[in-house]
Amino acid sequence: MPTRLSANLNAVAMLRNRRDLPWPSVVGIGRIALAAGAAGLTVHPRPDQRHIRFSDLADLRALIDAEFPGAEFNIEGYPTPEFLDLALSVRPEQVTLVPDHPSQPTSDHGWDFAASRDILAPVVRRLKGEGARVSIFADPDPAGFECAAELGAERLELYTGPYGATHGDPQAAIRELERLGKAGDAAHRLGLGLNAGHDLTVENLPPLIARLPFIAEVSIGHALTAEALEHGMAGAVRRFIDACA
Ligand SMILES: CC(=O)[C@@H](O)[C@H](O)COP(=O)(O)O
Ligand SMILES: NCC(=O)COP(=O)(O)O
Repeated sequence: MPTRLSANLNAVAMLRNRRDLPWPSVVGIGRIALAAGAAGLTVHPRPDQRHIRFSDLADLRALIDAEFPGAEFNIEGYPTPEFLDLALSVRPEQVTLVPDHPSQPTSDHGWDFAASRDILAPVVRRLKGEGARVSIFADPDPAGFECAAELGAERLELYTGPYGATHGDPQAAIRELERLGKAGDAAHRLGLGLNAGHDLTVENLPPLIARLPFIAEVSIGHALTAEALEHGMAGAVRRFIDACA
């Protein structure tokens, strides 16, 4: 099964929110991405709605249901009661749990599984009980993976930010890639499905897929949007699908 691309629309929403205008349309760009071959859409509705607005979720669900019934909706966020209610209100195929504080400028670490077990256990039960696949954002450190498996998560999303940060430093990239490789192998041995994301690009994605060909899904937003400014969103999606091959 080839690695699927989920188009993250956060950056499109950030551009939309610069003015009190409805363009660029998050739904319109999501439609282009799905029509170009993205397997799904990802959003990270943060509490301050700095980019994705809570109202975007129902609009994107309606798009998928009406025009792309086989596509998946992946919603990321910290599992507050408000986030869980919002996410589950649109019947997502997947929810990715991310340990972000509201003040964080972006996601920059995975869960401390042992310390967060009491937070995560009831959340995983509720999400799975309502039909969502659960993916948990994880640093590439196998120490907590057995705990993640015991929690019942179907997948881990490997945080690839440090790998993305090695651009221009090939030796560092090799080191980070091997760290990701060992972590991915460990998750695979535990029977955990594997997603990956954060600062992936058309350049750094092929070596990651070659090292971890069983990655089920990569969710990509920042570099996808940057590529879209140059190649259009359809062209950017195709470039990333080629990079996943
Ligand atoms: C969890 C993760 O690494 C990203 O998916 C996240 O969505 C990035 O959030 P921002 O787009 O707000 O930086
Ligand atoms: N989970 C990663 C994601 O959805 C997008 O991250 P990025 O490509 O915007 O860094």
